[in-house]
Amino acid sequence: MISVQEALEKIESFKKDFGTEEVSLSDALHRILAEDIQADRDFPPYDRVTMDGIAINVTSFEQGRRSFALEKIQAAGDRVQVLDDPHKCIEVMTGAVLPQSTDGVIPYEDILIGEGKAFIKADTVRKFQNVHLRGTDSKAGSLLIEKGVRINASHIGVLASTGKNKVVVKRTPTVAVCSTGDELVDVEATPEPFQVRRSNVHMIASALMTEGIRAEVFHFPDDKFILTDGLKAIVKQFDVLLLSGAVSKGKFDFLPEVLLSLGLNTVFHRVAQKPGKPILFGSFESGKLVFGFPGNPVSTFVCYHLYFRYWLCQSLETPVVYVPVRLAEPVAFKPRLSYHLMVSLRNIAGVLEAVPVTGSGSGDLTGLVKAEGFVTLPAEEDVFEAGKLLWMIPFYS
Ligand SMILES: Nc1nc2c(c(=O)[nH]1)N[C@H]1C(S)=C(S)[C@@H](COP(=O)(O)OP(=O)(O)OC[C@H]3O[C@@H](n4cnc5c(N)ncnc54)[C@H](O)[C@@H]3O)O[C@H]1N2
Ligand code: MOO
Repeated sequence: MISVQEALEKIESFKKDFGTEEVSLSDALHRILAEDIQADRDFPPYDRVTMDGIAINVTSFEQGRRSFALEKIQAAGDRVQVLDDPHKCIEVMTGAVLPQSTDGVIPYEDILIGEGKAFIKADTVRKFQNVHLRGTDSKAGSLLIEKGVRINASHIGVLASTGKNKVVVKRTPTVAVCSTGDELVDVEATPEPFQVRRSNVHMIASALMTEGIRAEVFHFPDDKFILTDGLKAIVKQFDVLLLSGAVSKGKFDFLPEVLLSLGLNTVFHRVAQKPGKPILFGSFESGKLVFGFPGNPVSTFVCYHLYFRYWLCQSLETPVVYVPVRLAEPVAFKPRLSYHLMVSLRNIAGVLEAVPVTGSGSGDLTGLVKAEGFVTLPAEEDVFEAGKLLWMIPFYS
């Protein structure tokens, strides 16, 4: 049986570049940006008024004038207007262009308006106060977002403001998520007392959506022939198969045998870890990959994050997120296995502490929602002291 580290190294050797593609802005969230984004114009693109009020020629104020006749209004979205007389003022709205021949904005709170005039109550007015000067954030042509980042909502904002309704991103693999097992029924179904609803595939398909991957979901009964035919078709269609269940030693755990008959080269089957020991990983000659996650929900979820996500991040050349944490309380684990311990986080004076979430094992799906991620306790040690520094793999990200 190989170690977690050895399994990760083997998986890494199967990383693959899937190229790039252009997607619409609305589909770009969570994808890896594959082009540098430059400012198409200055940011802001004009001297932008930042307070509702009046714009004046500040020199008039400095020369002692406090009362300014209201000449006109400059609304946001209007073409730039010109102040014709420095003894007058223009009412301006936030987001408007600063009118020509004005160089300062006084908010309504600091003026009194009556009889067509604005009287300034403020003692001082600085040049260009309440004005966001053109190009102060970024100059046209400057680099705003470097390629390689995972696109988040703020990136979407910048992409939108630079007119990118199409974005070049790294292509992601096509993924099929399959469950197996006669005890599993649809989410909508009312299970018999000896059945459970399929949850793993929905959990994994949702996790994939945070990678910008829309997977297709399949289910197979514990029937060797149906499984063989079904998987044969799926392997042709998808780059990666994520399978949940049927990889351990049960009489109906047909997956290893069926995959072998379809020509899978099994890279490893079983890793010295808990949960997730029966995991299977292999490749077809075509380069298509199979991750066979053990069916217990916590095993499937941990193995997805630890192994599939690692492979995906390597393939997309994006870093895997690990969160440094300190173990909140001592933990003992004797078996010579790496132990993936579910944890929740608490912040103690700026230090993130990982509090063990003790459920009833890898079948405890309801306990999983209390965990924010997991830490891997190395196989070589039995006792882990409180305060030990560990790296948590988060379930968000
Ligand atoms: N003799 C041995 N028995 C078992 C071993 C072993 O080494 N020797 N390993 C145990 C471990 S560890 C695990 S984990 C499980 C994994 O078994 P399988 O991958 O074959 O998974 P199944 O038997 O099909 O299912 C296990 C469990 O999970 C439930 N399940 C499966 N798929 C789903 C799904 N899509 N949604 C919800 N729940 C699912 C299933 O009903 C079972 O209760 O084997 C141990 N046994
Ligand atoms: O993978 Mo298993 O979860 O150790 O029961």
